[in-house]
Amino acid sequence: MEQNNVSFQNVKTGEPLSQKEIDEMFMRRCLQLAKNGRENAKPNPMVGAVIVSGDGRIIGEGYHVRCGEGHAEVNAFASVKPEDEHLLSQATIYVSLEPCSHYGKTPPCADLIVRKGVKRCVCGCVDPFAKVQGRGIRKIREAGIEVTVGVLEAECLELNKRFITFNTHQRPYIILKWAQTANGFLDNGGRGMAISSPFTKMLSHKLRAENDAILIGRVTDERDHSQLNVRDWSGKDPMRLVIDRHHPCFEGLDFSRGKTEVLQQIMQYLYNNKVQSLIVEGGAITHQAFLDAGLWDEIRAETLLSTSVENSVTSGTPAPMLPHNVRLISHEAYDGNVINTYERM
Ligand SMILES: NC(=O)C1=CN([C@@H]2O[C@H](COP(=O)(O)OP(=O)(O)OC[C@H]3O[C@@H](n4cnc5c(N)ncnc54)[C@H](OP(=O)(O)O)[C@@H]3O)[C@@H](O)[C@H]2O)C=CC1
Ligand SMILES: Nc1c(N[C@@H]2O[C@H](COP(=O)(O)O)[C@@H](O)[C@H]2O)[nH]c(=O)[nH]c1=O
Ligand SMILES: [Zn+2]
Repeated sequence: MEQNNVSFQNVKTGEPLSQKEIDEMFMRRCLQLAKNGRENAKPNPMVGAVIVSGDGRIIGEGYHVRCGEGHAEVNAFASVKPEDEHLLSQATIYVSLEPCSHYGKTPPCADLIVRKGVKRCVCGCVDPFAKVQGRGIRKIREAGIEVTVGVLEAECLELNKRFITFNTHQRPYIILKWAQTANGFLDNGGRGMAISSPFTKMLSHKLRAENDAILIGRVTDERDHSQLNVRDWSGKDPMRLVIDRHHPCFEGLDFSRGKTEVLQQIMQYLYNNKVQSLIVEGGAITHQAFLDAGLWDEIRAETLLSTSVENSVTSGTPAPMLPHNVRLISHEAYDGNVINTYERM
């Protein structure tokens, strides 16, 4: 369990770090590396790996750069210098996600770890992907390598929340997003209005670029002719979906059994098409259907804090009520607008 002959100190107190603190320090480095895959690893998860010698020196590092290419562990082992190879038998490999155990586009990393013969393997979190789900950890343990799971687990899960939700719940990660006046309207007397500022509109387009699909209800589409594209940021436009019984967004969508059933069919369609994340942009009826079905992971509510707007907008489509089981995770202020982001408690 102990790193051989190694002692790290807390920079402030001078106290020696516990093994847990040492593990967290190297896992934090894995997370830093993993984030470099943000643009190109998709639809694969972002993963970072660090190899630490028995005397506490990083002798290898890597991350999953691009889908179809080497995984983090492969790149980390490849970076070990020939003169350090003999240190592997006493080394620990840290990986932010459980090493894979299956033949995908590349061979199993669990086999590579066993072959390299390290002493210990520390994983941030279990991979919920159906072909892995603990099999990588088991394979490594059965080869006699000590395995620790769950170091900085919350951070590791958060980094790949889209991939994790998709594989755990067989549906995309769902963000409900709306903008409202301070007195709680989504529009002005049923007519679409610009509630966002140019800056927060740009942030919405950034959010669109970061997610795979975007969905609105029929009334919003009819009134606003929503483009739902990424024109104020750079990146790919998300898949555009409108819930409209007269123009179903895919063949076979059955509207005969109520709103929740419609959403369940859409979730199945998105899962089948490997859509890992979805922004729901409203309107109120559409948001309410997702809330009623419990189909949401995050809510981003923007509020325009203007009394003159409040005085002039006295009727319209009421903004959805926040459900009771939310936790505020971020509060950002931009000019006269605030964006509150909530996650499920
Ligand atoms: N400020 C903001 O952030 C936003 C404001 N808006 C504003 O909101 C207003 C529209 O909102 P609202 O009136 O609530 O309407 P919606 O845009 O939510 O559309 C509702 C309609 O979509 C269809 N629909 C939605 N969900 C389902 C489901 N699960 N199953 C079956 N059908 C479904 C139904 O169509 P049908 O009736 O045919 O059955 C339903 O009546 C617009 O004025 C728009 O400008 C809209 C989005 C964001
Ligand atoms: N008015 C309003 C929003 N409205 C949402 O954005 C859609 C328009 O997208 P686009 O056609 O691409 O500009 C519109 O139909 C509705 O879903 N959103 C916001 O963040 N802030 C706003 O002030
Ligand atoms: Zn792998």
